[in-house]
Formats: sequence, structure tokens, C-alpha cells
Amino acid sequence: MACSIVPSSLFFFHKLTNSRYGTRTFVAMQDDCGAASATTTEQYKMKIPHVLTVAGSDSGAGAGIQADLKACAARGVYCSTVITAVTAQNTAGVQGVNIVPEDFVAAQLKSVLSDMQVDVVKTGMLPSTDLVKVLLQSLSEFPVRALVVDPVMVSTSGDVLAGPSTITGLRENLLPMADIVTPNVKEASALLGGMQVVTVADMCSAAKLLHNLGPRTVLVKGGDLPDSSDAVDIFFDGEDFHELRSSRVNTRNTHGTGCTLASCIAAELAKGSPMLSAVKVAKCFVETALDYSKDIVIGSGPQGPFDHLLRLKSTSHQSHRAEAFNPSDLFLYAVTDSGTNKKWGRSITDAVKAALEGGATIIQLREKDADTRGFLEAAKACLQICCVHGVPLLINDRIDIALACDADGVHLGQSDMPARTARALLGPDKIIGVSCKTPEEAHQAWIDGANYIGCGGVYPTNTKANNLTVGLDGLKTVCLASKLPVVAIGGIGISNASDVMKIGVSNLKGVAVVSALFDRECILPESKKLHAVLMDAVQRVK
Ligand SMILES: Cc1ncc(COP(=O)(O)OP(=O)(O)O)c(N)n1
Ligand SMILES: Cc1nc(C(=O)O)sc1CCOP(=O)(O)O
Ligand SMILES: [Mg+2]
Repeated sequence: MACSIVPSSLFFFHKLTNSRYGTRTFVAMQDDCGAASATTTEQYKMKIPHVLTVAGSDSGAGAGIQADLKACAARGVYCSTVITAVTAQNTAGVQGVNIVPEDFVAAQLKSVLSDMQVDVVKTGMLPSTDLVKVLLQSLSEFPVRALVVDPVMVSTSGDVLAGPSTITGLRENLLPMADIVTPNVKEASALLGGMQVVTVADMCSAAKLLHNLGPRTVLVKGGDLPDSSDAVDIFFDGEDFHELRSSRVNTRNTHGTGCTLASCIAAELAKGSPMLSAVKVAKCFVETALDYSKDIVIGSGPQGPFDHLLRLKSTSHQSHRAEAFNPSDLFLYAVTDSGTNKKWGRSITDAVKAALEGGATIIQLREKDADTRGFLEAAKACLQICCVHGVPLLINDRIDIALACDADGVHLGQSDMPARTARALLGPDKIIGVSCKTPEEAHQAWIDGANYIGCGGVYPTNTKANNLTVGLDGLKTVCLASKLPVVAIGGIGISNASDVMKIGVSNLKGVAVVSALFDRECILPESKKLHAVLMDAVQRVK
């Protein structure tokens, strides 16, 4: 077993913690002052899972420290960093390596481990045996719950990152301390003195032989295995072999997968997962990220980085808008209605197209009767149409749909998900609108991070049952009480839109309408007429 040969506090720690971070706090509190149970509870609540990565920097940010940081961020775990080497590296290969002196690696280790409560240490590039010893010395002074060893030797481009003497250091000093070691087939072969590892059966043999060197568990990664349509990894815990299969993603963007996998395992362990679950989650995460990133292009070399946060592609459809939200987008706000589309026998996409061609400046899909799958498909199709027009698309009520289709935002009412929660889910760039009828609701919307307010019903409406009418006075009161831009809604159409715009408050930016556009035989001309009325009204107000 990993720690049975180590008569140090690391062994003591492994035995006590049983992979739950709460236990650690408990042990510390019992040792120091057994009576302070209130503080113990408080510390338990506040504990943030923490991975320390001890690895090299990759200037191209596909692998190394940079991949570790992104992987931990994606898995919701804090990551601190000790840099062992600085590499000049890009998608073509490694152009230079500058090793950080051992005493300065020791200084970094001490800075982090003496101050922060690190749960799991993950190692990557360790360019000398002395450096391995420095790390082990630090861990004996500051024990952690688990040690994940990614035995980095050769970069994906084929450049050597750890020479033969370092391999001996890894094998003899570090592996016996590891809770898991995660070699690919080439690294497994190098650690085992050049043993041939080209089949799944070889991988099992290698896993067993590596386990004999002392780590608690071994994951031999078969991503580089020739002639396999699947990505097969072998996990061995000393008793059982587990063959973990996932479909191979056909992409050039695989730089940093090893670092990412090991960091994800460390992150899951830091959260308290058992080892096999951590490995499965990590493998699934890497496969998902590779699949998502398979077409992105970063750099011109043969091996590109991938997108850990699954966000880079979404910017391509947002690029039509210069900023996340422009209040003037509220000018002619078209809100769809599944009932009226059914009544007039048209598709939601045709309705949205017509509204856009008539001058709508923002679209909200308010599909109260749609089933989830149908709504999602319609939202994806409408998003493409809105993209072409450079107009934002919001989803009414359904954060899940907005997330799934990467819509520009959502509109929420007082009984929908709170805007603050939606903001946490959607991130800072998405548009969030909140329905408000009072200054208090408007104030809360501002506090919660809304981008705009929808205020109504300005007039009675047949579209929304039992809707309270606030009138022009109610609208004005809400506008004056808030710094946020406001769009008026409820019973508004060609006949009264200019009265609404004429209330003379600068943050009233437009009108939102359902029936005035969509409960009409022809949407396009109605949209044009309403647009003209609004233009005329704002010219007069100026
Ligand atoms: C622009 C705009 N303003 C208000 C609403 C109403 O939202 P909500 O109060 O959540 O009611 P429903 O639309 O969900 O019935 C809106 N949709 N858009
Ligand atoms: C969806 C909605 N919200 C309202 C509010 O007062 O918050 S009024 C309303 C219906 C607006 O439809 P029409 O333009 O057909 O009156
Ligand atoms: Mg709602």
C-alpha cells in the first residue's frame, strides 16, 4: 500500500482521514483543543476543497500548471500552484525549459502548505530526483489527504521533460507514496524499464507491476494505444482490474489531457470521492471537453489545447453583439406566445423571422405550453435567426433551456427562479430581465444583478391571466425608483405605445408586446407600424 512503508505523518493521516475532509478538521481540533466543537462545525462548513499542483508551466496554456488550474476551476475546486519548471511551449512543441531551483520550489511548497489547508497534492513535471525529495520532505512536514502522481516524462509533441535519472527518482521515491499514479502507455513502459505496452493485456500487466512499486492504485491510460476505436484505460487497485472505456474523440486538440485527467482526479478526491469514482468522473469530464472542443482552432501546430470550461465556442455566436447588453435593445421587445402561433397556424421560427424583419430589437420566447424538447429545438432554431439579425434572444422562465441552447439570457417573474440564483448559473455576460410592479421589487432586481426590468401591466391584457394593472403611474413610479433600464408591458399596441413612451423618464427604453404583433394575421407589417410609432414617439420626447 502507498503509505505503509512510510512511518511519517502522511501515513498517520491516510489512516485517520478515510478520504473525508471533515475528518481532517476534526483530528486537528481534537489534537489542539478538544473542546472547541463550535469552531469545528464552522470550519467544516467553510472548507473549500483544495488541490495543490506541483508541475511545470506551459506558455501555450494547454498543459501543465495552466491545464491544472482550468481543470480544478471547471470541477469547482480551489487550486494552488508550485511551479517546478517554466517551459517555452506552443502547439508545435517545446522550444525551451528553465528549471526552477530546488530551494525555490521548497519555498513555494512551504508558502502554500504552511498557510492553506491543502487536501490533495497532484504532481506533474518533476525535472529532477532532488526535486522529488524536496516535495516528499515538504509532505512529511505538511501531510495531505492524497497524492496524485502524473508521471510526466514526454510532452504530447514528443519532447523529453524528465530524463532517465528522474525516472528512477519517480519510481523509487515518489510512486511508493502515491495514492494513484496515472501513466500513459509510454510512461508505463519507461517506468518499467522499457517493457512493451501495446495491448490491453499489456496494460493490465503493467498496472500490476507498477502497483508492486508501491502506489495504492494505478491507472494506465490507453489513449495512445494503436488500433483501438475506444479510449481504454486500466484501473488497478491491488485486487481488481477495471477496464474503463469511452469512445475516442477524433480531434487534434488533445494537448494537456494527461494533466487535466490527473487534476480532475485530484479535484474529485479533494471533494471526498472514493478513488474509482474520482477516476470515472475525471475520464468522463475529459471526454466531454474533448468532444466539445474537437473543432476549435488555437495555434497552427499539430496538437492544440482544448476548452476546459466549455465556453469558447459560445462566443462565436455572440460576436454579432458588441457588448453583452445594450438597453436600447429593449426598444421593440417581441414576446412570442405558443397559443397565438397555434391559432394562426404558423411556426415559432416564422413568427420570430417576421417580427425581426419588421424591426423587433429583442425577442423573448414565452412558450408556456411547449414540451421541453420541442422548446429547446425551437429555441436553437430561433437563436440562429436572431444571430443573423444581430438581435438578442431571451427565454422566458426556463433557465435550463437558456443554458442548453446558449441563449442570450432569460426573463424572470416574481415567482420564477430568483435572479441572483439565475445569475450564478448563467454567469456575468447573460442578460437577465425581471418583472417588477413595485419600487421594492425593482430594488431587489438591481441587488440581484438584473440587467433590466419589465414593468406592467401598464394596461389590462388578455394574454396573461389575473395580471395586476399598474397603469402609467405605476410604470413611472418603478422607473423613477430604479437605475435599471425598463421596458413597459401589458396591453400595449400601436394605439397606445406613444402614450407609454411619452411618460418622460429616461430609463424607459421601450415596449414589450405579445398580441399586438403575434395575435395578428400578418406579423411583419404590424411590427413595422409599431416600430414607426415608437420612433415617432421618441423623436417627439426629444
Ligand atoms: C418583458 C417582460 N416583462 C414581464 C414579463 C412577465 O414575466 P412573469 O411575471 O414571469 O410572467 P410570465 O411571462 O412568465 O407569465 C415578461 N414575460 N416579459
Ligand atoms: C407576459 C406579460 N407580463 C405582463 C406583466 O404585467 O408583467 S403583461 C404580459 C402580457 C403581455 O401581453 P400583451 O402584449 O398581449 O398584452
Ligand atoms: Mg415567468
